Amino acid sequence: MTTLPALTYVKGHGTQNDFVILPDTYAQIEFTAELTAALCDRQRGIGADGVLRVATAGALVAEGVLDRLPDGVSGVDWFMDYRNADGSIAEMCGNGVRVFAHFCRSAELVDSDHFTVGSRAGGRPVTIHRADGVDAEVSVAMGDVVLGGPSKTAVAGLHLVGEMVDVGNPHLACVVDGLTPDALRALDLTAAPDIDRTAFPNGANVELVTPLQPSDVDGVDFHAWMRVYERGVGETRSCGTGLVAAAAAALASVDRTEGTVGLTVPGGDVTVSLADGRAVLRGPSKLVARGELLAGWAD
Ligand SMILES: N[C@@H](CCC[C@H](N)C(=O)O)C(=O)O
Repeated sequence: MTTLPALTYVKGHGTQNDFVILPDTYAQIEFTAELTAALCDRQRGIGADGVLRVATAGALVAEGVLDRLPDGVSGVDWFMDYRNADGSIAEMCGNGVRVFAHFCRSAELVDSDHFTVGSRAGGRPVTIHRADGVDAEVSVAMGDVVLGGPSKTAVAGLHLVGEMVDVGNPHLACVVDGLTPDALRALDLTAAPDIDRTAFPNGANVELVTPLQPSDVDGVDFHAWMRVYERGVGETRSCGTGLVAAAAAALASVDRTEGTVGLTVPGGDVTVSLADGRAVLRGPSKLVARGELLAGWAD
């Protein structure tokens, strides 16, 4: 690994799905899988579920990190160059977009509460409902949510059939009949789920979801609880794209394609609204710390 210069970082999370945010406007950091894994390591690095490099989309194309601008992304947009804790690259990260947008707003990289965040899955328009230097509430237009039919998995000692859901990245959302929030909490999610590699040649994030219950919150139709085992990470306390997949699969299980679902994960609460095959994810973001990675720390 080439010796890195000192770098400023910010640590943040969205419902406790946590990220190291690395501002790198001109995409000058040589971002290897080893560097990401070291940064995310909770003993030898900062510790996180993933890394969000903050660069302009144009700079990432100029530096060869991206082959081209994804749909809906322009060269001047801020691009969330997302990496999983194991160093793999994923197309999208729903919690990451909220935290990324919050960072961009609080660092004054943008001067509006409405802007587009670039991702490998395409442009993701965001709305910042409120923000200060620490806390924010952000909605993300998550784009198309495509149901792909049933697929089997063995996870947490259960043999389940879930719904394949494409939210820009791949998910298997398993709505488990009769699963209570307490029983969900008690499951052992330490081992990676077995999934059908023909259906998911690039792997998948696997969600365990309780059946929908009616919600007593104004404007919210249903409520459900979810846990997730993320591709490239392991169990995390939340996954934004997974929450969208879970809401879509849970609505489909009651023969609905539209509606607003409140969801609770170990790290907090979000809301997902589905209409016309597209989703909006709304939830919190917290910026926790700003620091400096010392030159040579990763050698
Ligand atoms: N935690 C993220 C999803 C991150 C990517 C995922 N692990 C994958 O490999 O697809 C989210 O909030 O959506």
